[in-house]
This record gives sequence, structure tokens and C-alpha cells, in this order.
Amino acid sequence: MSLYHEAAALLTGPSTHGGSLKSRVFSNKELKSPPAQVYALALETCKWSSVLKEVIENAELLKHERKLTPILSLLLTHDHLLSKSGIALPPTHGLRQSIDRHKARLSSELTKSRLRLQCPTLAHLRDLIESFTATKHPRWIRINTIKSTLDAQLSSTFKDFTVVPSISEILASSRREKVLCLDGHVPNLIAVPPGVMDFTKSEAYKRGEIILQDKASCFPGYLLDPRGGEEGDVVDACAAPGNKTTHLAGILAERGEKVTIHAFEKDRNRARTLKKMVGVAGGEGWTVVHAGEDFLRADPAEFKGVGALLLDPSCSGSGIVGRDDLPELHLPEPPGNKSNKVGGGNGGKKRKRAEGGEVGRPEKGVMVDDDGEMMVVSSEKDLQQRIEALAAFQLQIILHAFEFPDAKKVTYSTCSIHAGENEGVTLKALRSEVARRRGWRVFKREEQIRGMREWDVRGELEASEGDKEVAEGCIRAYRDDGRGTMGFFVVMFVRDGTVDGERKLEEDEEGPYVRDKLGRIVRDGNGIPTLKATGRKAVELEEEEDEKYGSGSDGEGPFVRDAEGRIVRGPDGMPMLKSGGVEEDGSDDGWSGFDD
Ligand SMILES: C[S@@+](CC[C@H](N)C(=O)[O-])C[C@H]1O[C@@H](n2cnc3c(N)ncnc32)[C@H](O)[C@@H]1O
Repeated sequence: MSLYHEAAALLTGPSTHGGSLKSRVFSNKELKSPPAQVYALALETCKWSSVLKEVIENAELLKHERKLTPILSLLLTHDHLLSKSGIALPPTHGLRQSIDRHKARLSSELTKSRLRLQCPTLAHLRDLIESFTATKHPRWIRINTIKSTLDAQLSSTFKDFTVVPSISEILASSRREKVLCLDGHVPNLIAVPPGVMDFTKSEAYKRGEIILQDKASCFPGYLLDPRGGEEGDVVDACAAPGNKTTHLAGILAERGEKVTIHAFEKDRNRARTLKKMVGVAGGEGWTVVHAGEDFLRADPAEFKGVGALLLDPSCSGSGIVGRDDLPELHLPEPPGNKSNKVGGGNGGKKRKRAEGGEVGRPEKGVMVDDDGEMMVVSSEKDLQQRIEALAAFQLQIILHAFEFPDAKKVTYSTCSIHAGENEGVTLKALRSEVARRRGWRVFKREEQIRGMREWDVRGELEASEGDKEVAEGCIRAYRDDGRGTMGFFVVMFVRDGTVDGERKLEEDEEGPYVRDKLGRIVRDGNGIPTLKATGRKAVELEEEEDEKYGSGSDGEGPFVRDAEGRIVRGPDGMPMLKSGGVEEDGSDDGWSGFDD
């Protein structure tokens, strides 16, 4: 099959592969043509389809070439008029000849369309098309402070750029304008127009001095604010490909801290990418990659000294920009047909959202999570079940992190817009036994590092069940809201009194006896438990009491108690002695009384 038939099948055929156009092309093992070529042709043809439709219809191409389908006419005309190398078929090929026969007419119709759109040159028309189809999303670039500085990059990679004061100016600029904005929330972060240059080809990128990372994806590392020193080591529980790991390393490098980041990645293939990214970024000095290791199987007791954990587990990925971002496809009308304007890329029918993996609006189709895993979502119930399964896994990750003995800070983030994966998981984590036992709570907005405190998009109050402190502590980001980020969620949990809160809860909830590591009461050979308060066996105290107060003692001390076990006191508040009368000052028998 030719490149053109393959691209046509992708744009118009039934979706058997789900996901964005990119993932459908690159995961399609049956393609004969190079995937990159098929992808570029399909994408560019979609972008230009409104102009090309007009050109093809005015040139009456389909009337004269009855064997050409509307989609093939678009793909071939695109390459004939706009690709540098023209149609990728030999001159004798029937498809190519069907276009070549109309060369002059097609070219003059393109000129007419261009002039109608007031574009003096083809380059102007290209810019116009790009601006129509551009996603309103800037390119975010994080300066890797392990290898470079903001100043060094401003005077090298970005030396020809003009600094503008706000993100709205970046969004309003043309895709190729050399303007940049220094982010006001996250340090060492820059926004530029999306088409200004291919940064992956720049020297700074190849040397690991700059990292392409969405602003919202920088929130967890920045909010966690690892300080090293007394705070200790850091765990990145779900680390590949390593954007947040290298961000953490960059923050520590800037502070001159040499603590360890334990980066867990369960998937061996993804762990290879993680190692590569850490290497290019120069983060090896800070990072131990636990390749192929499941964070849930890591024994917290072996990570004494870990004070902070960053949790960025797999999620539905519903906030990711670039999912299903295929521009609308306009097909030319075959002779005799009425209007043939169609929704994006499905030859006559509106292309279904879910084919592109969007999970916010469930229609029959495929959902793709942020690890690229696909599953069929054919109803609202399917979607809810998927979200619930993800939320259960995400909660497990948090509860496991809460058990790390020296942990005091834990960030939890997703690139999901679903409350079930965000505020819902946060509430469940806060209500868990381990959170109560160890004193975990939400890090309040007013306590957060400046940039995060000042970010004004917060958690959903309703999803936080009306708890304002939780909602305000949660940080959200939405795509297409003018702030230029992807959809995102992050919250930080903290423990205040280190182990104090923990001890208090243990005493309250676990009773007065000494317990071992597994929470079992420590007993002697006769099964007698040991009291925490005295370190002595409970039975010894009973015996002492008997000796002191006679065998009639009920083991509850010398004071009279009421039916509910409370010490009975005289009018002055002093306890009544079992032997009769009121203990004057509680001192004459050496007993200092119970605290009831
Ligand atoms: C959302 S991605 C992480 C993105 C990463 N934090 C970044 O900023 O580049 C989630 C990753 O967690 C990994 N993962 C999922 N469950 C895990 C587990 N139990 N232990 C370790 N890694 C896990 C997945 O394989 C995936 O690579």
C-alpha cells in the first residue's frame, strides 16, 4: 500500500488502535511506509484541509478524476502543492498522474485562495495556517541548574529572544516569534511560543542544560522543596521518564546539597529511559535508580533517613496537552454531493472523541493513560470503574509513603482532571489509619513556598467535601485556561511533630502495654504483658499493690472508685481512700494518686 493509502486509512478508517494520531501511527505494526512520514503527511494535510478543499473543489479535480476519493485528493494535492519533494510516487504512477494532469489549475486555485486570505506569499499563508491550528499552549523550558543557570541560557540559547512580561503575550504572539517569558511561579522556567524553534536540536538540549517540561509538571518538585541536610534523603516513587527526578536533583544542586534521591521505576524499559535522562541531566551524583523495582514492595524500615517523598503515580492522563489534538479535517465535496464539511479526520463522520483517548467525555472508544496504556471505555460506568481502579492504586502508593519512618513531607500529583484521582484520593489518604496514627495532614496554602502559595488555581471545594483547608491546600492546573499549562493536580502532606504525634496516638489507641515492631503486645513466658509506663510487668505491680493495700485491693490503687471506674473525690477535689476517709494531701502513704 502506498504512503497515501496508508495515511488515508488512518484518517478515515475505523479506529482499531485508539489513542492520539501519533500513538496510532507509531504503534501500528502493519504500516509499510516510515511512521514519521505517514504522521507528518496526515497531520499537515489536516492542517491545510480547509484551504485545499477549496482549491480541489474550484479546480473540479474530483469531477475529472473519478477514481480519486476525497481523502486521497487532499493528501496528494497537499504534497503536490506544499511538500518540498512533491508527490512521493513515480511519475508513471496512476495516482500521481491524476494530479499532474491538473497542475496548472491547482496551482492557480491555490494562488486565488492565498490572495483571498490576504497573504502576499506562500510563507505568509503557512504562518496563517499554523496560527489557526496552533494549540494555545506555550513551550515550557526548565533550565537544568545542575548544568547551567538562567543567566547563562539567556545569554546563549535565548540571546536573540525578547523578554515579555506575561504568558498571555506568549500565547498572543505568532508561533515563530522570538519572545520569552520568565515564569513568575516556578524558578528557572521559561515559556516561548510553540513553533519558535526545535529545541531538541539545540546544543543546550543535547548537553542537558535545558529540559522540556510543562510548567505544571514542575509543581511537585518545587512544592516538595527538598532541603537536604537534616531533612534527609528523598524518594521519587514513580520516576520514569525522570522529569521530576532531575528537577529534584536540580533543586538540590542549586542548594549545594548532596543527599540521595531514590528513584523507583517498576517498568524496566521505562527505567532505562529514566537512567538515560538522569545521565544527560548530570543527576547521577544525586540519584540512585531502583530499576524495575516496585515502590510498594520497598520496605520503609530500610529507608530510614528519607525525609521527603514525591509520588507521581500512573493516572488517567486526562490533563495531558496534545492528546487528540488533530485539527479538523475538511474533505472536498465529490461531484453531485451537498456540503461535505466533516469533523476532524473521519471521512464524512465526526471523528469520535474517545478514539483520541480523551477521558473527560466518555464515548465508546479507547482511553489511554499517561503510561500509554490503553483500555476500552464504552460507557460512563467503564470510565468510573477505571478511575476507581486508578484511585485505589494511587491511594496505596500514598499510604505506603506515609509509613516511611522519618518522612515528614509527601507530595502526590497526577496529570488528571478527575476529582476521583485528585481531591477524592487526598481525602481518603487523610482519613486513613496511618495518617491518623502518624499525624499526616495537608500542607496549608499559607505554609507553601511562595510560587505555589501565589498560584491561584486551587482544589475543588465540592470534591473536597466542603473542607476549605484541604481545597486551598490542593493545587490544580487546567489546560486552555489562559495560563498555558496542562491539566494537573498536586497536594503535599506533612507531619508536624515528627514522632511525638505518633507516640501519643500509639498510647491512646494501642493501650498501656509495650509492643514489638509488628504491633504485638510483649509478654513474658507466662503471657504477662509489660507496661509502657514502668517497663515492668503488669502482674508485678498488682502484687505490690496487694502487699501494700492488702489482698482485698482490686489492683486499681488505694482510692475509692465509682461504678464507671472514676476516682471518687471529696468536696475539696481530693481522692477518697478505700481504707476510709479523705486523703488529706495524698502524701502520707507515698501514693501520688491516679490521673483520671
Ligand atoms: C506518571 S509516570 C511518572 C512520570 C515521572 N514522575 C516524570 O515526571 O517524568 C508514572 C510512572 O510510574 C511507574 N510506576 C507505576 N507503578 C509503580 C510502582 N508501584 N512502583 C514504581 N513505579 C511505578 C510507571 O511505570 C510510570 O513510569
